Amino acid sequence: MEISLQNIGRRFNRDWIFKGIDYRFEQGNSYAILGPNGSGKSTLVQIIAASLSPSEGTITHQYQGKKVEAEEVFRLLSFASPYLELLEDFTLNELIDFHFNFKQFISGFDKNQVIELLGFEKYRDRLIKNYSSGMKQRVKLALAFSSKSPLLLLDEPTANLDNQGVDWYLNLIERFAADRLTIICSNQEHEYSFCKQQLNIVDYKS
Ligand SMILES: Nc1ncnc2c1ncn2[C@@H]1O[C@H](COP(=O)(O)OP(=O)(O)OP(=O)(O)O)[C@@H](O)[C@H]1O
Repeated sequence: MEISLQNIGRRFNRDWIFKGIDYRFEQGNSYAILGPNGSGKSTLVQIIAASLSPSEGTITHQYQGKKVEAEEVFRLLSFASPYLELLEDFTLNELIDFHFNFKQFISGFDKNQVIELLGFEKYRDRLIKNYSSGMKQRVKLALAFSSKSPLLLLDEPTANLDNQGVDWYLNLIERFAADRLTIICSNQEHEYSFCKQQLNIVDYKS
């Protein structure tokens, strides 16, 4: 998957959040979108996911050499964010079944392997609402990484994770991100230090 941004800007009412972003994201690479709180990282990720339009400029998505229309982009992406709510009245078992009604497993994976990846065999019948915040974040990451999608968008991937959880996340990156286009929104170095390409929103303030 390739994504091109040409002179992208976004404002809310009269306030420009960023302006003039020219950038190209390419499959097989990991990118970090950096900037302090409130700088516009999540806004840019929503534009990349085609769930929000830019106020100016053009964004183009391509997959296997073909243009992808904005309304089709969601089929090609996996997204994990601390702000994304899980369906809390489901057990883990039910949640995985539900999620994979809409997504395909990565090759060689099934429900049991997702649970094994999480190390949550003991908790598979526990309601998600009774999981801790760190456990919920692990579930979000496991669902995103084990779904077949060329585009992986991770907003603050280690939010609520302890040191062991951070190591677990870095292992997921090594195992499951290599062939994809991975974009990480962050202001914590340990979650993006492996990204060779870094886009700092602060460079695009008007
Ligand atoms: N729908 C909206 N209407 C008005 N302003 C908005 C809207 N969405 C975001 N903003 C503003 O845009 C700015 C950028 O917000 P955004 O959430 O993209 O920042 P961020 O870099 O992801 O922040 P954080 O690191 O705190 O998550 C903020 O000032 C925010 O208040």
